[in-house]
Amino acid sequence: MFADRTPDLTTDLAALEDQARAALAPEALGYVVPSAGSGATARANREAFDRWRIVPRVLRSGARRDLTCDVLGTSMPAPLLIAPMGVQTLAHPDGELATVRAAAALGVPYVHSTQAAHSFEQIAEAGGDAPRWYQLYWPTDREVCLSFLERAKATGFSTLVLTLDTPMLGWRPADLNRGFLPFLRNVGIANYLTDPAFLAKLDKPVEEDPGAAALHWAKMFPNPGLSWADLPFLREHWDGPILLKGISAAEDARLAADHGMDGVVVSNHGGRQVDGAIGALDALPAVADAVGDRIAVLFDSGVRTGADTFKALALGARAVLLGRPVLYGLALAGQEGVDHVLRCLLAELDLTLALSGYVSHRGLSRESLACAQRSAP
Ligand SMILES: Cc1cc2nc3c(=O)[nH]c(=O)nc-3n(C[C@H](O)[C@H](O)[C@H](O)COP(=O)(O)O)c2cc1C
Ligand SMILES: CCCCC(=O)C(=O)O
Repeated sequence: MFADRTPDLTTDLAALEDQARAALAPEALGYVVPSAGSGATARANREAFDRWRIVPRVLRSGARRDLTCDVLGTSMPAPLLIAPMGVQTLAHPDGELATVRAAAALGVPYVHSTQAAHSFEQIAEAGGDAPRWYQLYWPTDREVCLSFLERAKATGFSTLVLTLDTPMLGWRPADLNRGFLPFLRNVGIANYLTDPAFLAKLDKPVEEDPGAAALHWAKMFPNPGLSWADLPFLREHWDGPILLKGISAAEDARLAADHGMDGVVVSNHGGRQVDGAIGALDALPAVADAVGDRIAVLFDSGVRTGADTFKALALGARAVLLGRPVLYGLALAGQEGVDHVLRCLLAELDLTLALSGYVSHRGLSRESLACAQRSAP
């Protein structure tokens, strides 16, 4: 499955998915690539990018460009982060370790998923001093939640991303048909299996009864009871910036700002949760209008190219999170593959800015784009 080879990776990141399909085992393929239900949301994500077109400008002295930026106190070489994605060992045995190493080498912030196949401590060791954020899936057990926050702080994660579009898993036919859920095999619950508060609740050591550990995780992962009233608890126990991820409605973004959050990530989880949801890029302008001057607005879902990144930034995102393409690079060539994906995206973004007449993403606005009409069916 993970042949020892250095494949010729395409520089067309949108086409990388096709290359990666061949490198992924069937179960991994069924988990990573597909979306919820009929796939309507994932299609809407891509259609929204196709509808917006860049309007290039000329003769604007663009010889020197600067993509660097600061988002909520984190410096980055470009407005780009790696989206939190769990269970990365499904793509490659090195999993998140390869991803964080590639990210660290370039200074691109890595966002560590609660559902990672490697623990906070392993990621901190592999990632060194490079910027790292932590994505929280808030478990129903508050002791375990607090323990996660403490470990994230102790291991150098600066910023918290609370994901809210996954109070339980969406209807994902590719997984349901295969009956495959990695977590029930204790894959993707490394943060739990190394957590003292979690381990203390098990009747037997994990080695003696791994199934019981997985079931215990399964009891505390779905947390549909969370509400806005719970946010002060998080604010009280996390000193750094907090962003809410999985926001599509402008009103939710306003509520996030009203509740003292530092930012939102406009995202529909890459179409993996609600089938038939609004395309993420279609949701972005209203959110940016509602709160863009109060809190940081970040974006993910459907970003595949430098031009896509340009469009999201022009529509009000302060930075963009890259999702599946990272896993495709990882599946094809481990750390080298992730490095390839990040470098391609950064280079293509720089080139798109240059060719469109911008020296920095800071000059982008809605004027940089035009909305193309849908062609008649
Ligand atoms: C395999 C996989 C695992 C994911 N795991 C998480 C996760 O643990 N936490 C989270 O907040 N989002 C998770 N996501 C969603 C991503 O953070 C991001 O929102 C999404 O991948 C963006 O869409 P894109 O892949 O189409 O670019 C996951 C996505 C994939 C593909
Ligand atoms: C239990 C959460 C699973 C990780 C995730 O967010 C995803 O598969 O989309």
